[in-house]
Amino acid sequence: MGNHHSKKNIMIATQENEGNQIFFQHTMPNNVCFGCGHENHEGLKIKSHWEGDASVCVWESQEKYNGWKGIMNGGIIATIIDCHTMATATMHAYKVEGNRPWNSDPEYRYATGTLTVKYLKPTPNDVPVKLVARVTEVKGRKTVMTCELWSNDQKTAEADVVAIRVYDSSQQNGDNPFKG
Ligand SMILES: CCCCCCCC(=O)SCCNC(=O)CCNC(=O)[C@H](O)C(C)(C)COP(=O)(O)OP(=O)(O)OC[C@H]1O[C@@H](n2cnc3c(N)ncnc32)[C@H](O)[C@@H]1OP(=O)(O)O
Repeated sequence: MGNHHSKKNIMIATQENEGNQIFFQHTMPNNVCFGCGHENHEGLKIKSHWEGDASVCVWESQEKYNGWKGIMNGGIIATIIDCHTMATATMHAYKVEGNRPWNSDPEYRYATGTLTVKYLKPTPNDVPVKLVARVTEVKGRKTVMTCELWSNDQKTAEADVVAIRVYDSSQQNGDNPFKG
């Protein structure tokens, strides 16, 4: 990803930044993920950023993501939590290494190991939701996080998440299914 092509994409992505806000996903070229890939035009296109030690994502749903009428679908909730926390684990890894840029070497990639969601209240599907994630532990290849989902001023879900570093360009030998 640190090639000429991806640097061009990063420049394009930077132009998408709103005001001075730098969103994690806008620094991730070639990301085709359903939840967070800005190159997946059928996807949810979440955007995450740091607010101090917490990472925050504000996301506006659509009617097609209903569960019961007017209530956000639980799988969609899990998806946005999944993607927001994987992006958080990724950016946290670069942050603790001197806040080095995402496109510097080595490149790290993370995948969801465990995602446990507790649905506390129905989440209205017609107002924006806010996700707030925090890294609670980094141990070896594991990043452990909590994530809250807020609708208006009500917490409607909370999750415990474990991300695993599944790719490290400095350690890479042979094929890696997460490098595609
Ligand atoms: C920017 C982000 C963009 C994209 C975000 C997309 C997010 C996704 O949807 S990723 C797709 C969904 N997830 C997957 O496909 C993952 C499938 N699972 C796997 O590939 C493997 O089970 C994998 C890589 C997670 C772990 O396997 P492996 O590398 O062999 O782990 P292993 O060496 O046994 O364990 C390493 C550590 O992780 C822990 N661990 C392993 N698996 C898990 C797990 N599933 N949950 C929690 N912890 C785990 C182990 O306990 C160990 O911890 P410790 O060092 O403390 O003993």
